Amino acid sequence: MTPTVKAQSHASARLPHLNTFPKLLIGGLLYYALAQFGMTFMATQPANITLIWLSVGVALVMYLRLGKASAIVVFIASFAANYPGMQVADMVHGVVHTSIAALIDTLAPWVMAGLVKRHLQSGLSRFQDLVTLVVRVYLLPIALSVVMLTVNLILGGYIGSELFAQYVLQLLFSDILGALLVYAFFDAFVKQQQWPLRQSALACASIVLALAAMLTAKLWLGGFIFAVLPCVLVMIFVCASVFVYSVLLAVVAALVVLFGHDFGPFIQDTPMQSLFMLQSFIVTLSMLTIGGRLLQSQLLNETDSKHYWQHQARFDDLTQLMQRNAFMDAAEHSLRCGGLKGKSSSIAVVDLDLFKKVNDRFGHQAGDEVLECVAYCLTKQLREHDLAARFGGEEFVLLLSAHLEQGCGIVERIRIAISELTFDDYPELRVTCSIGVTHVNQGEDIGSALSRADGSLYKAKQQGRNQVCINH
Ligand SMILES: Nc1nc2c(ncn2[C@@H]2O[C@H](COP(=O)(O)OP(=O)(O)OP(=O)(O)O)[C@@H](O)[C@H]2O)c(=O)[nH]1
Repeated sequence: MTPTVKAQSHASARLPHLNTFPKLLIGGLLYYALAQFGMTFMATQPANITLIWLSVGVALVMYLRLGKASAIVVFIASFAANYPGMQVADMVHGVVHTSIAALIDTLAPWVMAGLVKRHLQSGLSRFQDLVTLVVRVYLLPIALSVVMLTVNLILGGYIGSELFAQYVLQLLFSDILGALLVYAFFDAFVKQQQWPLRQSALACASIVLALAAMLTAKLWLGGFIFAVLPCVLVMIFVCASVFVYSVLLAVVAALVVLFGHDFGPFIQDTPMQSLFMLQSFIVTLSMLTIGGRLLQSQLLNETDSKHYWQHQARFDDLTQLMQRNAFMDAAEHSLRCGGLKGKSSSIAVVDLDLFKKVNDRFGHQAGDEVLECVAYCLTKQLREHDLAARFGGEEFVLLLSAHLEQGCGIVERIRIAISELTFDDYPELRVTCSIGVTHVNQGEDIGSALSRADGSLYKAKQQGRNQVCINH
């Protein structure tokens, strides 16, 4: 037997949108089904407590997704699930105490949903979120609700007052675990954008291995149960969260069901000790798995964002060409020990002519489009070992695996290609460029070759633009 729900009807509550009715119905049925499943397969002696109350997680998710209208459904589902176990000869007595239990079951997840919205707006994404979920969201509402539920059961004469502490402790574990497992799965499920189907085979293999470990533990050595840990933990590193939590749910449910059949190393001298052993193991397994998975996701996100910012710092956002620092590093490396080592090479500086006028006449967006097309023109001319970069504004630099004469031919082709560029949205727009080019001497610092190419560019501008100037 377990906590239940109650209907709350605010006079001011708005009617739910029609589309939510089927969802409310499905939520209510799921609540009831999981409650039945728990009471049938996961309830253990001596107190007939359901070891994992998954329904509390369903109610929490219903409040988060479907709002306050869930309250009436949760109440009815909880009442229906609990009444058979709480009915007594005096029907009014049974209805009153079941209703109180159902009311408590309705209110606790409602409060939890409010706290989730307040403290975990983006759900579970970091390891700290697990601590927040358990300590700031679950602990207080669940503790209060299980105390009230237990008092209700004692006052109703269903259990003796000597069982108070035991009931409170076990219901606390049961509700926290249920809410944790369902919410973690739900959070991962809604965040899963694409179903990594290849991983489902791995997830199935993990379930099979975990079940095999349990079976071996049951038939042979109880200690084999601990082999489920690596089965679940390995998934943390290779599978999406939604698979990890699905496997965790399956393993935990199987553990509890098997335990009901005197299974494993959890059976101790007294039923109380046995329950405590099992619950400790399940809590540890769940916390480790969910915490480990969150830590892994956090690390992956941080690595992704580190790569992103490194890329942003080294590559130009508009043209996707290297920026100055990245180019200087790459050029030095290529000349010293890479593809250009010992080969003739040239360096060219390409600068668009009177680009300010393009912006002034056609707008900044047109200017951006020109820069993108010019970058495309440049990269089209590149061969293996060549490098291209945008040094800022409308200035580009090329390192060519070519001696000066070849290099001049390449940049002349580039100059012509740029002058022939046309733009669909701006039919009158034309651009030209000036280019300074020079050779790179063996062992020469790339900076000094660049200065000479810059000098030639300056000359090209001075001589009237739209031309290539060479520094021999
Ligand atoms: N649209 C656009 N314009 C840019 C960008 N970066 C720099 N510019 C513009 O490029 C122009 C460069 O102007 P100037 O340095 O005076 O050179 P110019 O007009 O090309 O003249 P010359 O180089 O002497 O031929 C400025 O108007 C900048 O605002 C960019 O990313 N997008």
